[in-house]
Amino acid sequence: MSTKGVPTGGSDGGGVIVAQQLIKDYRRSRQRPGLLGALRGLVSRDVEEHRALDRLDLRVEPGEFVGLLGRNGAGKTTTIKLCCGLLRPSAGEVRVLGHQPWRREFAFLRRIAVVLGNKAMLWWDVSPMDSYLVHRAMYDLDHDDFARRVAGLAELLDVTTVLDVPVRQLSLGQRMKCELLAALLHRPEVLFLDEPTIGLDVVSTAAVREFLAEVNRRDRTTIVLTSHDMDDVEQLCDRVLLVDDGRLGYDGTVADLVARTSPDKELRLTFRHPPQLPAVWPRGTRMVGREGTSVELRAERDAVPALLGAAAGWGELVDLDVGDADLDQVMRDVLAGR
Ligand SMILES: Nc1ncnc2c1ncn2[C@@H]1O[C@H](COP(=O)(O)OP(=O)(O)OP(=O)(O)O)[C@@H](O)[C@H]1O
Repeated sequence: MSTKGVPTGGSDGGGVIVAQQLIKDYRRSRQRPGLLGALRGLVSRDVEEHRALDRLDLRVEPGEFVGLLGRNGAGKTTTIKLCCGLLRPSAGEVRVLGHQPWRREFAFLRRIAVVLGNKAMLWWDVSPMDSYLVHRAMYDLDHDDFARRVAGLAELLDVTTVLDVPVRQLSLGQRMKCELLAALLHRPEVLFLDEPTIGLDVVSTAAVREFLAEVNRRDRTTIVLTSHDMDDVEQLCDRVLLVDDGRLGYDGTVADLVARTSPDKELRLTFRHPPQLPAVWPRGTRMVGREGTSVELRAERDAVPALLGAAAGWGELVDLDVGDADLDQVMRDVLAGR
């Protein structure tokens, strides 16, 4: 069943993206260390297979905003590249809007868009508008509709005044906004984003987030994003998929993920002298690190007041830092089933 304005998922039972037992192996060359190794490498290289995705299953429904999370090297970018056809699976199956992405059929490509942090769509030496005109020709967009679309998106993204400035003269934030505009010109049904807010200042980050939420809400565009920024994920995503060593480690709502992890606080206590730590930790507390006269603890939210009371007896406290667990810690906890 399809709701008005909501893209249909093709022949995969309504799923826009359906991956089953997806495997991606890369061939990686290894070079021995030193000059001799470098010289040998000119003639022959040791090649090894590296499994980046290991029987990954995932499913995304029409109009969802999904966050793909995971540690560095977990396989997030590989997943995105497989979904938009930049890579071909080694085994298993992925279908997007009913297409096999790696075939790169035009009928498929005009229904999706991808913004990869390290791969620009805009040409460096010309203005964004010049690149958009090439997109217009490539996708055979109606002239009036194109002009309205550029104007509307530029206003939403607050880049109207820079559309005629060479890309190389734009700030990082302006460039990312102009990249997003380019990606959305042909009204893709699915948008893949790899770290869309990386390196942006708080103002640009907020603007990009607001824009993406609006595109998802207004056009019902299905969006899959990777991010290391928990705020991106919390503010935008209905659901998160955690990739761990090429497998799906967690699939659930952000609220559920937060509920499972937010009870914990991270504390860093620094003493003037090496502290006399207790043999038995106060209830709900555990040590996660120790360095010099500092000790790092994780404690359940309710246990923090009693912990701070107890810490006064371990030595002379000179500094205290209390915060929420960072995303890596959250992921480790979820994957460890804590
Ligand atoms: N072109 C390639 N050739 C060989 N190995 C690769 C290639 N691209 C990625 N890999 C390896 O595959 C694994 C997954 O990489 P991928 O880029 O998908 O991870 P990621 O989750 O996106 O990481 P990050 O958060 O650092 O961007 C890593 O171990 C990486 O070294």
